Amino acid sequence: MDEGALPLFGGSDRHVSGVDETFGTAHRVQLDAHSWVEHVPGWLFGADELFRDLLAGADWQQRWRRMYGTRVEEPRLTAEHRDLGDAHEMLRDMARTLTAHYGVTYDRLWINLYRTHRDSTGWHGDGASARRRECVVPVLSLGTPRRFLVRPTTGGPSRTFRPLAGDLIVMGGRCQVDWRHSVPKEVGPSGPRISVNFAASSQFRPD
Ligand SMILES: O=C(O)CCC(=O)C(=O)O
Ligand SMILES: [Fe+2]
Repeated sequence: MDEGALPLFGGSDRHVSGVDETFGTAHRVQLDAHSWVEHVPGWLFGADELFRDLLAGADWQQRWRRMYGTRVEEPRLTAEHRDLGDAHEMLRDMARTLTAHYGVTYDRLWINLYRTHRDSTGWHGDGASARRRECVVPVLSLGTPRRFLVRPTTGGPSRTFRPLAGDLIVMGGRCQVDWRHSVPKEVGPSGPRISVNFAASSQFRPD
C-alpha cells in the first residue's frame, strides 16, 4: 500500500496507526443476487494499539438474552456507544472513512469482547439495527482471529471468513434478512478477540 494513502491517527509517536482509505485490498463475495460480504484484509494498520486501548478502557457490560423462557448471559461482553462523541478517537475517524466509502452515515457503534474461545455469537441477523431492505454493516476485527460464518436464513451450508486483526468484514444488501451470521466457539484455547460493529441510525428505520 502506498504510504501516501495512509491517513495517520493522532499525530504523536504513540499513534502509529491508520486505515487504508482506498479499501485497496477489498474482496467482495457475492452470496446471491441480493447479498454480499466484503473482506478488507489489513484495512487498519496498527490494530494492536486499538485492541489494547479498548480491552482496558471500554465500558464492558454483561448482556442477557431470553431463551426458551429463561434469562441467559450472552457469552461475550459488549460496550455500546449510542453516539460517537465518547468513542475512541480512532473509531470516530474510522466511522468517517466508512461513511465516505459506503455512503451510509455511521453514527453509533457497539464493541464485543470474546474473552476466550468459549465466548461466541450464535446465528442471527442484526434485525434491530439494520431494518432497511438493504443495509451495509461493517465489522472490524481486533486481537485473536476467530471464524466468522454466514449461511442462508432458510438453511444450507455456511461460508467461512477468517478475519485477522485489522481486517474489515462488511455485510451488504439483504444479508441481515436473507442470511444469518455467527462467530462460533472454538475447540482449542484462544486469546481475546474484539469486534467493532459500526451502526447507522438511518438503517434502524425500515424503508
Ligand atoms: O464479532 C463479530 O464479528 C460479529 C458480531 C455480531 O455479529 C454482532 O454483534 O451483531
Ligand atoms: Fe451481527
